[in-house]
Amino acid sequence: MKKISLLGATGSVGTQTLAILREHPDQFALAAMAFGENIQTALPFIHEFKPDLVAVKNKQVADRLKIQLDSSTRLVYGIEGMIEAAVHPDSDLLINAVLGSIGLEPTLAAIEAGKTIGLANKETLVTAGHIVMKRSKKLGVPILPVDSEHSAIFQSMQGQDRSAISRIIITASGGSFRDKTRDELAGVTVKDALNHPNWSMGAKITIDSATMMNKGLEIIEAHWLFDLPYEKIDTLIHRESIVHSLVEYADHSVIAQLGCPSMLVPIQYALTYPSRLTLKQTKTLNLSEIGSLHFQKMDTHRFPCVSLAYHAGKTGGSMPTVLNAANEAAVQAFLAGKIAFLDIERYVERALTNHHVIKDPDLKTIEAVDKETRAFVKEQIN
Ligand SMILES: NC(=O)C1=CN([C@@H]2O[C@H](COP(=O)(O)OP(=O)(O)OC[C@H]3O[C@@H](n4cnc5c(N)ncnc54)[C@H](OP(=O)(O)O)[C@@H]3O)[C@@H](O)[C@H]2O)C=CC1
Ligand SMILES: CC(=O)[C@@H](O)[C@H](O)COP(=O)(O)O
Ligand SMILES: [Mn+2]
Repeated sequence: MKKISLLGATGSVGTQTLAILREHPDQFALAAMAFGENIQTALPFIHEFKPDLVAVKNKQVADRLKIQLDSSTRLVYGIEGMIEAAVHPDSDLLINAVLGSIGLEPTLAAIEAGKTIGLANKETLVTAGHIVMKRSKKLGVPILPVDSEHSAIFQSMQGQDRSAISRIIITASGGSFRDKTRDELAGVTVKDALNHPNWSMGAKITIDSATMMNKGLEIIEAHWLFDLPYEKIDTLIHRESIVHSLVEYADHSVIAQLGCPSMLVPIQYALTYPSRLTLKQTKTLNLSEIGSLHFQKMDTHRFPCVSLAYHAGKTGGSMPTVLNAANEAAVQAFLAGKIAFLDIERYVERALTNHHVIKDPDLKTIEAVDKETRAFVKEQIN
């Protein structure tokens, strides 16, 4: 029986994690969960999985939830509460599926507490990959990818000679607007942007897919997770999202992981690694029914966010923190109807240009840069 701490329990990855726990009650139990403010979604989960500890965003949410819970559930709040959930003494594994760079501190706390981490929260690695990976390596704490492409790469590396990897190829669906020209992007709506062709995900990552910033974040995430230079990280547009990513070796052998698009598979692999369990909730891949798969070179003119991410990643230091924070702030503004779709990349670029890079930033510096960047973007928008 593995005991799990789950951050972001009410979100897309969080609820799918709970669906896996529900399918295998003999294998998993929920020790602690954290969410933001969606009490309506969380309450049935609390009753069903009976975690010892529940963490919420702030005191107001905690007060509202408290009157609906019995005294057997401990209730905490704020970032300290989320950290308490991440390091719960009973838990063997943390699934970090919270949204945004707020996931960084709980990740670091879990590493210090020696908890294996299944990481969906890619912003953590983008914003402070050097700190996270240094501590996890030093303490021997595994960080298992949950992001579908990184899970595919991880699965394609099992039993292989990692020193013989010549490159990894991260696939990209192209997102909601993949068939639109740049001119056609000028007037797109939030509703259109949220209509991803292959994946049903939270709002922020769906917008990231449409701008292709998701691939940019994933390039930086892969750099840290697999300790590969940016020159060995490629992207490829693959509209069906069946080939989840590929690894090419020195002998030109290419190993990939395939499957119908479902986050249940990478989530479960992180939960069971290195074993595998049955998964009734996913479809069998039937390639003869699909017939053909399509691949297309990444177009960085059409999708400039990929170039912005390579630039930030290769520059290093505090630059990826700026990329992430500016993107989080700009996407939030787009979702709130305050800026246009193409403004997202403009504000990110402006924030990168405005920033004087700080080498090897510590946690405090990263938190300060994150805050300043969000303020910069907000000020520019206003
Ligand atoms: N969705 C997907 O298929 C994939 C997602 N990812 C990554 O996984 C992470 C989660 O994505 P996704 O599930 O789509 O996101 P969602 O928006 O669906 O869920 C986000 C979760 O984080 C919680 N949350 C947000 N802010 C806070 C806060 N301040 N304090 C506590 N909890 C908070 C939300 O709580 P509430 O809603 O209750 O306020 C919710 O539970 C992201 O980093 C994303 O990039 C990676 C690969 C695929
Ligand atoms: C499911 C998952 O891992 C997402 O990150 C997904 O990859 C988004 O799709 P695209 O970014 O390829 O559109
Ligand atoms: Mn992904």
